[in-house]
Formats: sequence, C-alpha cells, structure tokens
Amino acid sequence: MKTIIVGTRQSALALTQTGQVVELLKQLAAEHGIACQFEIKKIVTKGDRILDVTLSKVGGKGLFVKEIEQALTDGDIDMAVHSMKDMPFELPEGLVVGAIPKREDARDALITRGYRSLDELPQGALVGTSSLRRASQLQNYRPDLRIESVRGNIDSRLRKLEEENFDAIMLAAAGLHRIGWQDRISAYLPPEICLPAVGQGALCIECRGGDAFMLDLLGRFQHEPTALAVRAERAFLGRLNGGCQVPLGAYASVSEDSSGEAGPLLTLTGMVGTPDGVTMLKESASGRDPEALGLLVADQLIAQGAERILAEVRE
Ligand SMILES: NCc1[nH]cc(CCC(=O)O)c1CC(=O)O
Repeated sequence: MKTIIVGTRQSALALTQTGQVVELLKQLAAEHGIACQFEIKKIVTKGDRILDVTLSKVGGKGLFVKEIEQALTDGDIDMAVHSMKDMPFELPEGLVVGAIPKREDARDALITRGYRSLDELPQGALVGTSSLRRASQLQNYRPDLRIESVRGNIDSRLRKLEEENFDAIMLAAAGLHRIGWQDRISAYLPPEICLPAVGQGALCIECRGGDAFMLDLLGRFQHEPTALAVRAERAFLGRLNGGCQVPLGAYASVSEDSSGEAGPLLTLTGMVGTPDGVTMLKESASGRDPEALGLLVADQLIAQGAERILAEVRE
C-alpha cells in the first residue's frame, strides 16, 4: 500500500491542522477506493527557532515554510499542510499547491481579560500584537489604545496575555477554532474594522508538481470558492509585493449565486495603512476573474499612494 509522508511544524496549531487534513484525506481516499496510508513527520523550521527575534527583520514569512519545502523537494515528505497566510507569494521550482480546502473563519479575534468587545476596552488599554496590519487597523479605530509586540505560537501568546499585563491580544479566529480554544475568544472583529491577512483562515496543501498520485488525491479535496477567494487575495498581495510583513490586508467573499457560465462573483476589499493607523487606504471591487480583481484593487490603492506607505515600512 502507498504510504504518504506528511511534513508538519511542531506547533500545536500545525500538528492539529495537519492531523485534521489527514483524517479528511483518509475518508476521501476510502470513498474513492484509493489505497493509501499516512505517516506524519515533524520538522523544526527556522521560524520556530527564532520566534523571539523580530521576524519581519530577518526574512519574513517564508521562514516557517522553507525547510518543509526543502523536505518536499528532497522527497523526504510527500505533502505539507501550511496556513495559507504564511505562504510566500512564489513557490519554489517543482512544488505546487495541490489543494486549497474549505476556509475556516477568516476574521481576527480579540482575547481580553474580561472585556466583551473592542469598544469595551478602557481608554489607553494595552493590546498585544506584533502584526503591523492588526496594529494599523486597531489604531485607526481606537487611537487611544497602546500596542505592544507579542510573539510566539498561539499557546505562548495566550500565556503572555496573563503574564505580561496585556488587556487584550489579537489572534486569528481560525487557529483558535482549529485547536478547540474558541472559548477564549472575547469578540470577533468584523472586516469593516479589521481586514484579515491575505489567505487567513485558509490552508494550503503543497506537494511536488510531478507527483501524479498526490495531485489526483488532493485535486478531489479542493474547495473551489475558497480557492477563488484566495487567488484574488494573493494576486492583490503579489501586485503590492507584500511578501514580507507589511501592514496590508485583504478579504474576498464569493457569492453563492453562480448563474451563468462565468463563475461566481467575487468581491475583494484590500487595505494598506501606516502602522500608527493615521493613514488608512481601503478599496473594494467585484469581478469574476480572481487575478484581474486582485490587480484592480491593488492598483486602486497604488493610485492613492499605497506603495509609498509600504516603502516606508520596509526601510
Ligand atoms: N502568523 C501565524 C499564523 N499563521 C496562521 C495562523 C492561524 C490562522 C490562519 O490559519 O490563518 C497564525 C496565528 C495567528 O495569526 O493568530
């Protein structure tokens, strides 16, 4: 019987989401009479080793993904489950996205010490986040809040909420949902207040482009509406060269109505802001071609000066 080796990081979230995907793939394989078994292989990435350093200064998001991709290229593993938002814009030669499964909740969540909403946080409350995107939008909505960096995996950030005197921290709802910690969420932030990161809540299953067996199995696992939304968001990201950690967010929704042959209608909203939240550029557009839509919204923001903001942050 064919054994599929699945590479994963060792964080609670990575292990959980990899396990969940493997369970679903087992069911799918059984339904289609595909004989295979799965083996999980843990890999320590550079990103895990230097979580305390400011990631944006040492090479950005690719850090969590790179070593897993090397293992894929080398044939040590056959597939890997990544958080889509951690994926760099371009994949290495020879690797492909085998499937994008159905998206979890894309919103950011607020985890507080006893406050039920963002509006309930007292004047000058201390909020922990090391995401420039979250900081920018939070400061735009509540200029009085104080923001401080908080790093680490989900579990260590929740611990720091208690230990380091934060009034609240921000995390992606999806991660908390996946590891069963939704009870910790005090409030969900709507996209009108906080646009999520590109691909937030979605997963990316990567495999070798030449692996016909994996491509066949994973192809059956793809959720087309999610894939369309993610393509639009990533086209937006690519146009703004948002590979590294920058204050940029985007969210695409997909209409249920797919009347006609042109496919479902996508609506994409994108934002670029200064980290202090004083300047906030936001645009929306609708269309059916995800890449064209992503470029259109990005160009609308560029026309308003988005590239100048991003250049300043990258310095
Ligand atoms: N940058 C870390 C990261 N990458 C993916 C998630 C979980 C949510 C998701 O799948 O989008 C998180 C944690 C967070 O931002 O709270």
